[in-house]
Amino acid sequence: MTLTTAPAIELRGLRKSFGQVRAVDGIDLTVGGGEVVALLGPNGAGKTTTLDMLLGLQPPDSGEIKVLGGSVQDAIRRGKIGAVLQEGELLPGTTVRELIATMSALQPDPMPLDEVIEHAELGGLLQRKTDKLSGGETQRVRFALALVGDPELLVMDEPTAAMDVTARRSFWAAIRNLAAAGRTILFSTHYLEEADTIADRIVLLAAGRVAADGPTTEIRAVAAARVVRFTLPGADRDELMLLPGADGVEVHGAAVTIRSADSDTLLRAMLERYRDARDVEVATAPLADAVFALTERRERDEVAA
Ligand SMILES: Nc1ncnc2c1ncn2[C@@H]1O[C@H](COP(=O)(O)OP(=O)(O)OP(=O)(O)O)[C@@H](O)[C@H]1O
Repeated sequence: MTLTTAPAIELRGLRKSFGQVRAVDGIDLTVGGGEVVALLGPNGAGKTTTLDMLLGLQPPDSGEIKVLGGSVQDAIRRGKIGAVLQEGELLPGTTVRELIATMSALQPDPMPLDEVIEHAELGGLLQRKTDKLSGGETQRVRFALALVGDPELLVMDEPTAAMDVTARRSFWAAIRNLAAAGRTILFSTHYLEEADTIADRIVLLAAGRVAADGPTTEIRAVAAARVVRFTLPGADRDELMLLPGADGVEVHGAAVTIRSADSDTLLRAMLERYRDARDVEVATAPLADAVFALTERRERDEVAA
């Protein structure tokens, strides 16, 4: 595998609407060679639409796409890009081995078949007919098909969706090995934990835009925000908002919910200040809340600028 020096992915001003829905609303993204990047976001954030456009499966309404310094069609022709998509039937009536071997024979510079089989852990499935596979097994065959061209760039849309815990673990181990050889990996997921385990960088999408983009450790700190709930008679939202570490406050009667990226500081200050607070509970905020908080913060910053 010869590595290209140009960025693996360059997206500029990418937009796509379906009727009134702005699925992708101005995405700029550069992924350097060798990076492992997670595209994280709740349902409907625009992850699949972005990846489909990147792979040339849907035309953007506007914007530019470059893959490995050229067009995606060229990268596909040269076997430089491998994709694992959520949908798409495997050729029925063939065995897994026949399918992988046939697709491999079409590649200009294929990955040796035994390597493909090892990465995708297909050893026990080679004689199986493709229409007799479970969801997780089908996903492993899709993964193998993405590897046959010995790609420099792997793009995967929720690759572990149908896999059980053991299959997920070996899948991510294979991805780590592939990344160690300098390949670039971009995958979408709903799960912060998946992004956290495998990616160097997280791009958080919300409502078709990039809500945050940075090293995994940095995004995790924000996305793994906590919610602190308690009961406080006579709670005053504006006053609670002044507590150190409070990112957002909701008050319903005496029931208070505070979102915080630094719940330790918040809790200390809150208990110090409000001696009559009770039923205190700390929980991990759902990802959707974190995305919402980041979007709110960005909008506040934009207004302030
Ligand atoms: N072909 C289509 N026709 C109409 N609306 C679409 C189409 N494809 C996507 N959308 C809409 O565009 C928005 C973004 O969808 P997209 O599938 O890209 O999100 P996603 O982040 O991949 O979501 P999920 O995590 O649920 O797969 C959603 O509101 C979706 O309903």
